[in-house]
Amino acid sequence: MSSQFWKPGTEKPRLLEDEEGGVVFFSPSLASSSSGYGHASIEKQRQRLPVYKYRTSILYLVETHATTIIVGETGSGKTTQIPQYLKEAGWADGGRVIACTQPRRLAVQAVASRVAEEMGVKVGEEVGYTIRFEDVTNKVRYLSFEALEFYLIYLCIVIMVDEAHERSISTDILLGLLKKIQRRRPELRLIISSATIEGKSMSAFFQARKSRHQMEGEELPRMEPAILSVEGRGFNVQIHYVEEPVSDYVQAVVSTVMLIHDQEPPGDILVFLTGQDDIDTAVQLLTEEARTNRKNSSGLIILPLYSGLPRAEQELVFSPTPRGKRKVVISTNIAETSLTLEGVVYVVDSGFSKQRFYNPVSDIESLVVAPISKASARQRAGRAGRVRPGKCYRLYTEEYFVNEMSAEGIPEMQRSNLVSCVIQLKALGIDNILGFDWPASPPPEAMIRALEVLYSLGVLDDDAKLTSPTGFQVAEIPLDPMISKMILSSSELGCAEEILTIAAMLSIQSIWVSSRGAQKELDEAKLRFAAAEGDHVTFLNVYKGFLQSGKSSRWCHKNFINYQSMKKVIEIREQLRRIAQRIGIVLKSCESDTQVVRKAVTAGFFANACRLEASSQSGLYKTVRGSQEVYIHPSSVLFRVNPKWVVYHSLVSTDRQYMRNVISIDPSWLLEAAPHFYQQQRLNPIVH
Ligand SMILES: Nc1ncnc2c1ncn2[C@@H]1O[C@H](COP(=O)(O)OP(=O)(O)OP(=O)(O)O)[C@@H](O)[C@H]1O
Repeated sequence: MSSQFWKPGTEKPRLLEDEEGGVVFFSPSLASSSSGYGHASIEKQRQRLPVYKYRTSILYLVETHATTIIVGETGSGKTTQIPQYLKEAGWADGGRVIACTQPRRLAVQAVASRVAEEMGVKVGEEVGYTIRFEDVTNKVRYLSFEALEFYLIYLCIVIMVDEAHERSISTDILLGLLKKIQRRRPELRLIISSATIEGKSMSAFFQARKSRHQMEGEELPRMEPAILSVEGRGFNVQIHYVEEPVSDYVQAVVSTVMLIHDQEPPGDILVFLTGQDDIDTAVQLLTEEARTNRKNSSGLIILPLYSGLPRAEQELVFSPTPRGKRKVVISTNIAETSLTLEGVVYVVDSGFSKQRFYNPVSDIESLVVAPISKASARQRAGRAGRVRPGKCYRLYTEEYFVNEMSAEGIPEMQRSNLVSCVIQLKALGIDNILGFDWPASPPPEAMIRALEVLYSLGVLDDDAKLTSPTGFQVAEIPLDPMISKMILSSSELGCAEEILTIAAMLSIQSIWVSSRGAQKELDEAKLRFAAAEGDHVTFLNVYKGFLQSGKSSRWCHKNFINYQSMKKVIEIREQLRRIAQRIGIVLKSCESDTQVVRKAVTAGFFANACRLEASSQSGLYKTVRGSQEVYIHPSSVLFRVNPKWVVYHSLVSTDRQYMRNVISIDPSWLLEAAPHFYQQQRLNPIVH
């Protein structure tokens, strides 16, 4: 494996909408610090955690085994304590680093602050963290996979992969990579930790390998993994189920929160919903309810939490709740693991989350609201009972939980489009992707589809290697390769300023406020910005209006635009602009030439082209490649307009497959953009 284009010192942040994680670094200078544990009470708290009893065993196993798998209940202290034990035992001496990876950004920051507090140091001094786009430590670089490789090979002595049960694509890539690296660096210790992981299957994965030939006199750890089960848990969490299934979980969340507020003693409430749309709706309904209804409801502080919120807004959830008030945090599963929100006593679990599903046969990936697994339900409940006993209200029946809920989710790798994953591996110099050792193999059809798309995008060459410069540039942009390709094309087409705005807008789930009860007003507001060409050009109108208003929240409110989303768009756009400059994109504006903007969008998203069925009055489209039936989503400005040819950004599945963020195109652009992908005869019947 080689880092073909990464040089230490070059930042290469990654940015995706879903919460991809980072690493908590314990810097080499830790070794000299022992003054930290000033607070006796914190020290006592640490000793009360179940994992404390296992301190010696953990240190022994890590010393003697290359890989240690640690399974322990949520709240038992794995994340915050194990890296500290290792540091105290001298693993960070001599310039070495102990790293702990988390699947979610929010948890990385929170855990680093907590550990710094426990050690009596500041974040960035001895405990650091690094996530895409952010480097608070000033000592640690942004952590892309390339950077990770650098750290793995040269600096880290122990890597702890936390929450391994989540099986995100990043975790699976990391596990495969670590296994590979360990073969070359057998002194590197791995800790795989999780609340629910099937220890045996993970052990089998790490067991099945050839160990390196041992040099004479060299002391190496045992290669077969050790498994340790940490017994005991944090505080008790009482579980409540509904008696009958609920029909509207947003409404059920609102009633449950109000019930807790009316009847239960003080304590904050953490609610799990699925995404920005239903969270915004719940916030709105609760705010109204609190305003109009209850005697006692003035004390509620209602806070949304999802990845599209600006950082400052996200951090509000960690601020202490004022006396006499009750905080209600309404979150996606971004708060599901590793997070301790100190005031939270009650958890309300809707039982759903938004999940990606990909069908390699139809080549359709959609975000679907789907039931969570038992493992997730336990993690959610575990957010109560961290610092005192708590209660969890599950908005599904006990019978459903016991008999129908799946034990664990399907690894993301097996239900996703693998385009981004393939490019990450290629950028790491892993050429034989089909032979890569995954903890769970992805479907071969999905892999082939991904290679095909990347080839058509001009990112991979005939030998499936990254092309130069396109492939390397696309890999440098931390977004879906289709968006990256759109950005690259905009450079040639002279519309990069516009396309960067569009790319930032597409990174946000929605820039509109939730419509519940005000659909007509929302539609009217949209009409003020609507562009006949489609949603992408409409985004440009909104962005322009927002800038002209002086980035005003009142302007947003008046126009049904989500102010927080717009602030995030500005943040992301700025980050993308820096990257674009670095990789040599010509930052030009096309002013109002929307044709070039549409061409640039097509250059990235040609694979998502659809045509209107000639005979269809009903708005039925078919995807050009797979002939799948799709419709324009009602939230699109092109809903009911139904242009003949469109490309879409994403699909959502409800009763039908709906295209979100749609733009009208000329079919001849498809051939221009991807001659290999679209053969002329496929388009001919409709090209007039
Ligand atoms: N910010 C914090 N404030 C107060 N207590 C905290 C904080 N962070 C952690 N703790 C305490 O430390 C305990 C252990 O947390 P830790 O994250 O290490 O557990 P874990 O076993 O890794 O759980 P999980 O699987 O949920 O990540 C918590 O239950 C809580 O009591």
